[in-house]
Amino acid sequence: MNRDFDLAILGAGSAGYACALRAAQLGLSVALIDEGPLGGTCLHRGCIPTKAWLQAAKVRRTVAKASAFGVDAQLGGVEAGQVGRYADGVVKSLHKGLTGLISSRGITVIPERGVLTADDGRGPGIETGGRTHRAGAVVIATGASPITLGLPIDGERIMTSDQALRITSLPTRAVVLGGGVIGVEFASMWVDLGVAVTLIEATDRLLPAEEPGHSRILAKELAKRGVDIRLGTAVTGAVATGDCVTVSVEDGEIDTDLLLVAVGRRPASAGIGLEEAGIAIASTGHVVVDDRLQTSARGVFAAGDLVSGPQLAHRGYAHGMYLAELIAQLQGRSDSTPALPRDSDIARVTYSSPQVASVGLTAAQAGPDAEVVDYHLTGNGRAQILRAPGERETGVARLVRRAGGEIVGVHLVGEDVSELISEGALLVGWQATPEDVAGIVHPHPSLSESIAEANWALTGRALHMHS
Ligand SMILES: Cc1cc2nc3c(=O)[nH]c(=O)nc-3n(C[C@H](O)[C@H](O)[C@H](O)COP(=O)(O)OP(=O)(O)OC[C@H]3O[C@@H](n4cnc5c(N)ncnc54)[C@H](O)[C@@H]3O)c2cc1C
Ligand SMILES: NC(=O)c1ccc[n+]([C@@H]2O[C@H](COP(=O)([O-])OP(=O)(O)OC[C@H]3O[C@@H](n4cnc5c(N)ncnc54)[C@H](O)[C@@H]3O)[C@@H](O)[C@H]2O)c1
Repeated sequence: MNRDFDLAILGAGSAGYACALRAAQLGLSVALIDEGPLGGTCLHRGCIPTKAWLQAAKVRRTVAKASAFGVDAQLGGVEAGQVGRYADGVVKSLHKGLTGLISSRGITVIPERGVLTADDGRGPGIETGGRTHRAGAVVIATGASPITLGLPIDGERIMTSDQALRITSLPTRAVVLGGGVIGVEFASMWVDLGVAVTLIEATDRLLPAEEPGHSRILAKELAKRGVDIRLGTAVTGAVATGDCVTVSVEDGEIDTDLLLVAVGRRPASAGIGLEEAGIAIASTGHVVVDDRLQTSARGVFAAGDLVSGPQLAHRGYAHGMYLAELIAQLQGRSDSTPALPRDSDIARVTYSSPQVASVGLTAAQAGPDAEVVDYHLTGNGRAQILRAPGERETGVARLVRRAGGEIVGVHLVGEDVSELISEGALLVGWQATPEDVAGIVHPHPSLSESIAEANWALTGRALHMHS
């Protein structure tokens, strides 16, 4: 068959570039097509810059409470331009590393906008600038973009996270619309940088997908630092006039300097030739795929945020690597059959202060017979050391197991708990029982002991816990 590449990938974000790297490792010739910089949303407009801004916020929060630790420090202002330069520096360094890696694996990068072209008998293809690149298989990984609810985004006063990461001076007041992951991370970051934040969420709690008790702890801690949280409130409109934005909610108006719209992200499936190629798309914009991520067109696969499920970079990596291995197998380059990780085994983290991290089923999802244990980190030495004298909340580690069976959920809230959730992913992914792992010794003093303590409690051997 006359084709240009074994594999052509549209979109070089987490899913697309991971697919390219793994496919090249397996000996496939690969074209990686992106109109933007390699790395996509996560590297340039998502995970990495937000976490750098959150680190700057943590530095300021730490300095603000330095005297409680006996350290004399003066809290000054925040130079947003400098925070932005620090974040850009991290992005630039990772981008350079990624570009080098892609090049060293012999991947052909095509820096253009592309659209899918149907299989004409020579395999499916991607067209860029009037040229069609035919391939044995095509992976579509064009990601997602912010939902705006028809609000007049001007990038100056009314903005999405894309522009909010590029501001060079902090507003005095900000309204954050949406109490999901992006809204909570920005509210936490901005309040710690000295902004007066109002956080508006339509449902009755922040992070509606997480354990309700953990949402409450998060809301209490944000409120203590000054975030004005309005739950059960929907925004109906917003108008920017001069220096002010007027945000309309059901029962009145809020005047602010900046409105961040963070109400979800819609898959970028329109205008890239999918309908023309007969590929089924759900009303949500997600590309319909089977259990091997194949679309309704033979040889065309989809990955990452385009596919219904949690919109996470590490899920994109997992999709990309899986597809590279599957396509290598289908093309006779590999004997092993890859396994696609289940969405329920993928850990999620909200990097606010406190952090919320979880994997698997909540107690409610696990059903009435599930056994649930909450270990309060007040009994954990490391958590006590991290909190300043006078602060009360240390966090909670919740484990959920099927009655007498395996662990199906791990849910954490507290300072720095993101670093613990990979152990949760191991427990849930390997379907471990608390008895299987009760003998694993955790270092002291570490936050990780909270997971060991919760495991011991489930096996009737609670140590630092009142039972
Ligand atoms: C503010 C923010 C913070 C986030 N933080 C985290 C986090 O901490 N952890 C986490 O796991 N996830 C986080 N995410 C989510 C994460 O960024 C996404 O899940 C991830 O980037 C999805 O990867 P993807 O490959 O599916 O799509 P993307 O990374 O969006 O990549 C899609 C690529 O396709 C390209 N493209 C689209 N259409 C075309 C076309 N027609 N032609 C050529 N190229 C095209 C785009 O230029 C882009 O580079 C965050 C997202 C945001 C917005
Ligand atoms: N740390 C991370 O892993 C991370 C960080 C940022 C983003 N992300 C990914 O990006 C995706 C998008 O994030 P997001 O926060 O925009 O979406 P989200 O779906 O997590 O949250 C959106 C929130 O907005 C609320 N909402 C919707 N319409 C509203 C209205 N009119 N008024 C008030 N509230 C309204 C919803 O109830 C929901 O709680 C997430 O699904 C997440 O997977 C991940």
